[in-house]
Amino acid sequence: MTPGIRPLIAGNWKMHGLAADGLALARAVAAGATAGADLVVCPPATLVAAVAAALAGTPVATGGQDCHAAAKGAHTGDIAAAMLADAGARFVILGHSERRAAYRETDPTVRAKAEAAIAAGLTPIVCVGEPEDDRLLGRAEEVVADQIGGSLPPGFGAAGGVVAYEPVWAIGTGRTPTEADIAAMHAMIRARLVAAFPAEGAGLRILYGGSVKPSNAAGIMALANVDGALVGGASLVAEDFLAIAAAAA
Ligand SMILES: O=C[C@H](O)COP(=O)(O)O
Repeated sequence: MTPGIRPLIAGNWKMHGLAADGLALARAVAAGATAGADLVVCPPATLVAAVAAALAGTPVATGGQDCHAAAKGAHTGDIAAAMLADAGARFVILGHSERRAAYRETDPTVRAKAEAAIAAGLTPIVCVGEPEDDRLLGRAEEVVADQIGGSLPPGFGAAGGVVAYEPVWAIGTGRTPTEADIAAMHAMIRARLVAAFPAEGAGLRILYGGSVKPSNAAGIMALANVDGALVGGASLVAEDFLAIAAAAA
């Protein structure tokens, strides 16, 4: 943890959830929310409005999983940041490695999306992380530093933007970096944030993501510059998500 920073635990439901189970999950998270951490759930786009409505008046926020860089236009199938905000979202995940891989999202694309999110009043959660090859070749920090440099717009600091470090090879695999490797990467990210955003960088939240579960959360959350988690699979089970939040609180 970083002294003075309130942790954020974000659940990325990915492409999981129909209305009945999604709303039940959101309500279960809200019912067990701990006071010591901020919580956000990011359902599929079809459920953002309903989940946001169900969570109104609770401490749990709602987020989207992506937005378009344009405010509006002929972009079939896409969603503008203002539409997410209009549906009740307060956060949006951007540049997730699954989107970088499947839709060839580049750092400039992610940066433009983050600008759009900030303009719409959303807090961007910008994902970075190295593929396994780069980790094995000793290039992990270089790759992530480049992503940080290319993906964060000038207004990111003032908007209270969030960075999520997710090593690609740790997502959904049950594997995680060593705690020393996580701490080293987060220290590098912190230094880059402070350099890029001198007024706010020391206070921005840096999340770890990739196979976070109740059994490893406490150790990861205790590391310096780890200010919460971006949780995939374990966010689909309310008691697991809440146990991770409790570990961070
Ligand atoms: O956005 C969340 C990450 O991709 C982590 O997913 P996971 O917790 O299932 O490994």
